[in-house]
Amino acid sequence: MASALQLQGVQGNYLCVSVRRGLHHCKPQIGFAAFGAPVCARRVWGNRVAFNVTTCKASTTSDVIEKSVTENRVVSIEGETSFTCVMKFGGSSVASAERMKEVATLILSFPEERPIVVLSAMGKTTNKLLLAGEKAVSCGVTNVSSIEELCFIKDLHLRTVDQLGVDGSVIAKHLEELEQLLKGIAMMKELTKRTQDYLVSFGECMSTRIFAAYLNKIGVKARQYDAFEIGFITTDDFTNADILEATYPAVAKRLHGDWLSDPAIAIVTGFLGKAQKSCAVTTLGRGGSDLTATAIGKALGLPEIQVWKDVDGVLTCDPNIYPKAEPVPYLTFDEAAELAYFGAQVLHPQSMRPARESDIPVRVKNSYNPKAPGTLITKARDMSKAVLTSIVLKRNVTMLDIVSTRMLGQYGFLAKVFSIFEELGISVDVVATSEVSVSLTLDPSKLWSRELIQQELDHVVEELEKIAVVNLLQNRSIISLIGNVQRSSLILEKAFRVLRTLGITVQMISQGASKVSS
Ligand SMILES: Nc1ncnc2c1ncn2[C@@H]1O[C@H](COP(=O)(O)OP(=O)(O)O)[C@@H](O)[C@H]1O
Ligand SMILES: N[C@@H](CC(=O)OP(=O)(O)O)C(=O)O
Repeated sequence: MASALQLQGVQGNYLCVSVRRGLHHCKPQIGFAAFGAPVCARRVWGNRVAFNVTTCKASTTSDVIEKSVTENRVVSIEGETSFTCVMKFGGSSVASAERMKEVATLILSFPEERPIVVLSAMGKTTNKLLLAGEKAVSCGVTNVSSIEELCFIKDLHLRTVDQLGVDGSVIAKHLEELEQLLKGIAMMKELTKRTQDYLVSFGECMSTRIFAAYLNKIGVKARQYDAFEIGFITTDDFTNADILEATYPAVAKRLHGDWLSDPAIAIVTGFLGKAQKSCAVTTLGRGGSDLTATAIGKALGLPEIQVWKDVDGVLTCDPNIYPKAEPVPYLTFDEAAELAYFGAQVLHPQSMRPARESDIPVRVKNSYNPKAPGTLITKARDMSKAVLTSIVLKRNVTMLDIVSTRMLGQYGFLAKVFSIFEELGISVDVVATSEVSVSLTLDPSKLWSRELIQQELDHVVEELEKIAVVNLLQNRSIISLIGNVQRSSLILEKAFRVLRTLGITVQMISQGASKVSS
């Protein structure tokens, strides 16, 4: 089958092309002679290659494009794009004026990059906004102005604006509206999920405005964007919305179009979207700015997605549990997704999806220690030396033992069990089955944000008891071992020896179909 080159765009002196064979992307095996070699390839990632067009014999990039077209190898020309990567900075990276200055310096220390910057809310602003909302429900309208968390948020943002020397008007309207909103909540004595999403959106809307204003102040042209205004279309699942496919072309068109007409570093709010049906502001679940970053990477087909945190990359385990945890230099998308899904706070559970779909490497770096190599997440890695990569602990897990005496030789039992969960809209985490029973765990936070309340649990048990004997076990923990499945016996042998020494009884064990975790 003939292979085809897809021009990704000209980035400065670099020409980016992707290679396809039929419908499938493949590794570039480009004879650079076609472009008037010698050409020094600069980066090869996935199915794409970028090379320095200044070293081509072709005198201009348009010559290169024309030559490619006449040789009938370019399937489509996507046009020029000048963004070279996404850089996401989490709340811990932009917690104060000082931190924002350091992040600006960090961005500028990569002069060859023209980044799209995704920011989270400053420090713990999201938590404080949620608390302020809860307090507003019962504190009475007249007491809203003195809610401790509101005062903290105002103080932090006004102080930051002041210390960075930017105009306070960039956030004045938002602070005023935030207080109005809390008064509205106090009046209604109700905080719906929809209002909650609107409430927390103030965090990202303010951090990005302050940071963009600061970059402009120091002479770096920057443009602020609210994700819900530039095409981040989501489901209407407030507090835990999913990004819809329509997002990718819309976001690419807007960011790319703006760059072409007036180049500026883009500063985008993480975590936020716009509900497809209601058009209200949504959030992507706690930690959702990681997902914003990978979605932008996919939308623009960028060579790299950088996620800057306050740790030296993805670590072997949670450093809050074991302070000697060490950075993991390489991970696959599957490993990172498992790790995040099973509770490692470091990455949003869904954030690997867009990166994996478009095969864009994700680099997890430390904004407090930029020299540390961090973690590189790619489609595949050398597993020959890998044994156990990472351990994740998830607490407060609810477990159900469902026993049917009629299961032996029966068909349809598991289907019935799972249809009950489907009807109730409850996600199941880990499953283990035997001839006569099925054990499963339920995510306490239904993918990160939604609380599985007691009433819902009682309802599940009630429904299941119609077909089986059910035993509900609460406050359990899941230990996930992310490792090389070829060595699973060795990993499990060691793990069980430790568990026995500590007198811990294992109630359930399961090896995921993705074959990277047990
Ligand atoms: N396996 C792990 N690797 C790295 N960090 C972890 C891990 N498990 C838990 N963490 C915690 O995740 C934090 C980083 O995630 P997060 O707070 O979401 O960062 P940010 O706000 O910068 O996006 C770290 O400070 C660390 O305490
Ligand atoms: N501010 C949001 C979104 C986010 O991604 O934050 P962080 O990057 O700090 O985890 C939250 O706290 O959930």
